[in-house]
Amino acid sequence: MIRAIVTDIEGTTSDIQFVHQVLFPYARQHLAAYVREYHADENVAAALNAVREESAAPQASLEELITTLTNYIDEDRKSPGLKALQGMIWRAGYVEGQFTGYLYPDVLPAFERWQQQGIGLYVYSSGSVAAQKLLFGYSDEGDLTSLFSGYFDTGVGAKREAQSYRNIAEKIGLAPASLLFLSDIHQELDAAADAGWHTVQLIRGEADNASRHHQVTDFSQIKPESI
Ligand SMILES: CSCCC(=O)C(=O)COP(=O)(O)O
Ligand SMILES: [Mg+2]
Repeated sequence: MIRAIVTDIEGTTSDIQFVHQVLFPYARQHLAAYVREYHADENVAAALNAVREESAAPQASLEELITTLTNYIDEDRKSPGLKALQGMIWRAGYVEGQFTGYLYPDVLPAFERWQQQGIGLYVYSSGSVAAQKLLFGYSDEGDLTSLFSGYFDTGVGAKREAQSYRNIAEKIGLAPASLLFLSDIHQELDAAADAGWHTVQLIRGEADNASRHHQVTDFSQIKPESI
């Protein structure tokens, strides 16, 4: 019996185009000014030091870090330091109403149905927990953060590693066999399945014929009671 559902964001609850054509360009545009202005802030400094470590450049200057971070955005690198900074930069965009968090129209009705069934809802994304809360807090459909019992980012591990899903199961306090992970990326689902989770793959666009996971095209087709 499924007792909790953990969902990916990009390509699962939200269109990849929203992330790549709205969020990433906004962060890219504001990155340099943000880093120059706030580099002494404790959280910004920690993120910059994480990038220094990740890029094996412990003495990197602010300008060198800005170049590295811009390259990371362009290559869609799931860098924890970059993801932390993106979350901080996006806050202004959401608060000022420059954009709202896009959700596919089938997502909210399914979340509400599953919550009524007593199923716990969680998020696991490469985007930072702060960025996840912004997307759902300033969504097209209003503030949805109360739907979720918890959020996970790469602080628990990378999304393609089975150990990350064992860590999440332990934090949620449920057996892997009672957990369902939703994602568009079959390598993430492989890792979850290797950790003993149930999996469903969202196919929002192109087919994925290399996948071994049950596939659906939207959330209305997911019936946790039948798993
Ligand atoms: C929290 S919204 C931004 C998502 C993001 O930054 C990203 O890299 C997408 O990662 P996901 O794990 O949701 O595919
Ligand atoms: Mg995804």
